[in-house]
Amino acid sequence: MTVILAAEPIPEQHVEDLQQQGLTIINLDNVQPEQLATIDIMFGWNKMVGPKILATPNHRLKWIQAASSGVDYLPLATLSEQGIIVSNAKGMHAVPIAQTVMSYILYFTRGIRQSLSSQANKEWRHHEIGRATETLEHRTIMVFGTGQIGHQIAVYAKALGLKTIGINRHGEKRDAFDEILTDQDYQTKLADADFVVNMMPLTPETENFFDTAFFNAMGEGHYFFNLGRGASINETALMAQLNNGHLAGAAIDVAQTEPLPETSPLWTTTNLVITPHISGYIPDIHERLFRIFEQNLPVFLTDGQLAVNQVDLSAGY
Ligand SMILES: NC(=O)c1ccc[n+]([C@@H]2O[C@H](COP(=O)([O-])OP(=O)(O)OC[C@H]3O[C@@H](n4cnc5c(N)ncnc54)[C@H](O)[C@@H]3O)[C@@H](O)[C@H]2O)c1
Ligand SMILES: O=C(O)[C@H](O)COP(=O)(O)O
Repeated sequence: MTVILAAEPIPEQHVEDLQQQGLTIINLDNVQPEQLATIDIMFGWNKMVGPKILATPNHRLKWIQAASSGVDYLPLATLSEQGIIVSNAKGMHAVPIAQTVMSYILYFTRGIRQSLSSQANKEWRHHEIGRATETLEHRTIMVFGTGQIGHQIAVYAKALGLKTIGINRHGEKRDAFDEILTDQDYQTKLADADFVVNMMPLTPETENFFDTAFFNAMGEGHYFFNLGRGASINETALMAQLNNGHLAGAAIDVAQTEPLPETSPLWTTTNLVITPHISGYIPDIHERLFRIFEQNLPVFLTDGQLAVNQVDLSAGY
């Protein structure tokens, strides 16, 4: 008997199918301590129950289908030691996140930011705001992380006339990028990148990657967007660059501490847009996650392997 712990909702229409295949589903809210040793698969992770399963002697957990693309919050070393495989949700967030990045770019360049503040004061600042608008042809976007999301950002960016530079670990070519550099040699083009986007997973290499030296090396009046993970950027350094005007604007969808505390100075930083980790949201998120899971399930049941989205536990993504 194979037992699935549903730590994320399994859409109702699929529950019966799974049961007909002989699978047992336990919902997180109903799981009893004596059942922890019986669970084979976790659909989603839960930070209270997951570690208890890993600490249960002779537990049977073999596969975790994470509900997110980033898996930095999982105990990756323990999972690797215990021979547990992990698949992530990569792919399903690419379109909404890439569209969110385009909305940040257009907000800053098409006078929307200034129009909203002028609207709040009931002022019709036609000439002043109009003259401050910019268009995007011949501007450059540099995207750190050319995976599912980074590539989709480049697709949309090219449609808006931007030159696209992608950064990945080994310099692998990707269609929508005009140029690819690595995390070791991006510095040659950084000052020319009007828009810099972080779309890398959080790993030991990418933690605190975007620091004071990085922001200093960006061009005057350029823009920085973080939709990867909060811990990849030094938030104090970013605030300093916005406050001193070196950067013209920034947007963050993720923060080192989430929810962002009421006392955080980020809330009131000049020219900083904060979206509350919503860029990847899609209305049918549970159905999309299930579609990834159901591609893996038959392969897992047959030979204990996965068909798609397997995480390299040593790389962390
Ligand atoms: N804001 C959100 O709601 C949200 C949603 C989904 C994903 N994310 C974040 O975005 C990340 C990327 O998601 P994805 O689906 O595109 O993943 P992906 O695995 O498809 O792509 C990851 C990319 O990062 C690159 N990379 C990894 N380490 C690197 C390094 N040290 N230097 C340069 N490049 C490096 C890889 O080469 C790859 O191109 C996730 O890990 C997650 O942290 C955020
Ligand atoms: O990595 C992701 O898929 C998104 O950031 C969503 O992650 P979360 O579900 O852990 O917030």
